[in-house]
Amino acid sequence: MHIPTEAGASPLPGGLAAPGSLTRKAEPAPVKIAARHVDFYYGRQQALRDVTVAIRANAITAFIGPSGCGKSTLLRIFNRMYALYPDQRMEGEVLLDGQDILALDPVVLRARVGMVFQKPTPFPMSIYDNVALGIRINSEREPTKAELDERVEHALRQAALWEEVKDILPQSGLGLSGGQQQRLCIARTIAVQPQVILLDEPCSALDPITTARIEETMAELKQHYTLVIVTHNLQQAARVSDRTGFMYLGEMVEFAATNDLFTKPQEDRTRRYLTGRFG
Ligand SMILES: Nc1ncnc2c1ncn2[C@@H]1O[C@H](COP(=O)(O)OP(=O)(O)OP(=O)(O)O)[C@@H](O)[C@H]1O
Repeated sequence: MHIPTEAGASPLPGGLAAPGSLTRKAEPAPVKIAARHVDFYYGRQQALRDVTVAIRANAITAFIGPSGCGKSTLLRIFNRMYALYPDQRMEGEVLLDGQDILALDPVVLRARVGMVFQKPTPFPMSIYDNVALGIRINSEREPTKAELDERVEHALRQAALWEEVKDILPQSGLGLSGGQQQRLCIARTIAVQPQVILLDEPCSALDPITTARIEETMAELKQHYTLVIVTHNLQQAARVSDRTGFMYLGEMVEFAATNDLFTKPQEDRTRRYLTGRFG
């Protein structure tokens, strides 16, 4: 197996130095989430095998691989979603800013590590309340109307939706288009001030123009957040991500800078997947 580079010291596969790095050494962004030797089980079925990976801050990390290889399972580990289901079990270690996530209150963890799902899922309430609800729930005291207004606007702006909805905030979130609904869900996630945003196939239900809009939004969001995306769309991973992990049958086969993974994969399985020979 190719050693996942982001888990180690070298920024490129095979321990190669990046061009120019011998003279001008940029500090890599700190590791936001580190998974170490993670195994995962649904009942007795093993879905992840010894996965070690490091997610860098203020970057977009993509996971690709054939259906059933464990991408969504890995994503759901980062905010302990699996703990909501009695039959699901993780072994190994996941650290957020160096702290074991098992030591964190799950509510705190899920506020820090937010999630956007495949299908846009606005609540059946106004656009404003879709964003305000999480703020209210996660605030220690009831925010004032002015505070709420400001945070709702800020979240909608960051999700690149404000201009389209600022005059219709009392209308139902369900009346928005699919792409607007997905950006509303991103705003809802942002509103509780997470550090990491997990996106599980966020564009699979959207048309190409709307997908492009969400991808632009992601590129803007990475200035403020750490993003992790699961996608079936290889072009999307190549377009938006800084680092990509290729998974197969529950293993992290290869993890590298996106450009390197797509242009010079180190593993035969990665090469075959990228050239459409399986999956
Ligand atoms: N709730 C569950 N109960 C039992 N097995 C599950 C469950 N969810 C996923 N699995 C199994 O775990 C493995 C990994 O699934 P996962 O959904 O993580 O893969 P994936 O790469 O995200 O797939 P896809 O691209 O199709 O969404 C698969 O074999 C799947 O059948």
